[in-house]
Amino acid sequence: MTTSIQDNDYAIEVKDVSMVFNMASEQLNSLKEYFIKIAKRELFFKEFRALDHISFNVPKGEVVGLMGTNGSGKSTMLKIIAGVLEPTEGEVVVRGNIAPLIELGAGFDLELTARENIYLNGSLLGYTHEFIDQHLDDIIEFAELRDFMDMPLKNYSSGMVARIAFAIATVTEPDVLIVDETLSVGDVFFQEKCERRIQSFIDSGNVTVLFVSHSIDQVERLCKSCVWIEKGRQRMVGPVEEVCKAYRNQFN
Ligand SMILES: Nc1ncnc2c1ncn2[C@@H]1O[C@H](COP(=O)(O)OP(=O)(O)OP(=O)(O)O)[C@@H](O)[C@H]1O
Repeated sequence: MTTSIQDNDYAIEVKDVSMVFNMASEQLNSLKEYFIKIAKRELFFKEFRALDHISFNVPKGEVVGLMGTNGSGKSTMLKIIAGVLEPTEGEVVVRGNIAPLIELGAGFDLELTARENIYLNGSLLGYTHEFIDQHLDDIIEFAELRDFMDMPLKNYSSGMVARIAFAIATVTEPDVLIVDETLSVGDVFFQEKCERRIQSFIDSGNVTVLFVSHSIDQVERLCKSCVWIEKGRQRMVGPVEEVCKAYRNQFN
């Protein structure tokens, strides 16, 4: 019997996505200089193709690693999937609610306290005030920052911000969890704690996880399949063992 996969069995569909950034072709020292050049029509841009015709699908409940050397376009891809960036060409479909852990602190106001930020960031993730009231203790406990709740976030270390961000985004099971390397700023104990929570989502079979890691071991440990992007081009999509083997071989 042949089992066929329906389009809506995919939590994420990336269809022929390209991303072109316009970069000023010369170095400018101030915003004033920038506007003068624009007014005089002396500012020229060169195009930079950060992603070039990328296509892959992630079935619901699957855990997929995104790999590639520095500057390959992984974060750009995640931002497009999270809806933070609009692709230049192509289309992305995401089914379900999405918890994007990508740009640390993007949904935070550094002048506000951690407690206030939990409400602010929570509302961006679609949680009601009442829901956060009910789960505030879980969030604080997971982040292990009870004594720092009334301190402005600007006095937090990047690892402390990561703890709060992860605790909020994962207080309830999202349909799709997107994790960039934000967790790498956390200490090893917190990283292990996050990995255990991600693993529990994976075990539930309900959460689709897409994550970027430079650790091939971590990708092999957690993922079922893998997408390898190199300098904006799709190099390989397939079972994790095959892709990681090929990825390792490029360094030999
Ligand atoms: N807003 C932007 N404007 C111009 N160029 C950008 C912008 N964002 C990213 N880029 C460029 O796109 C390329 C891909 O960047 P991206 O951050 O997606 O790579 P990455 O694979 O996540 O890298 P790393 O592993 O180092 O985190 C880089 O060359 C980067 O300079």
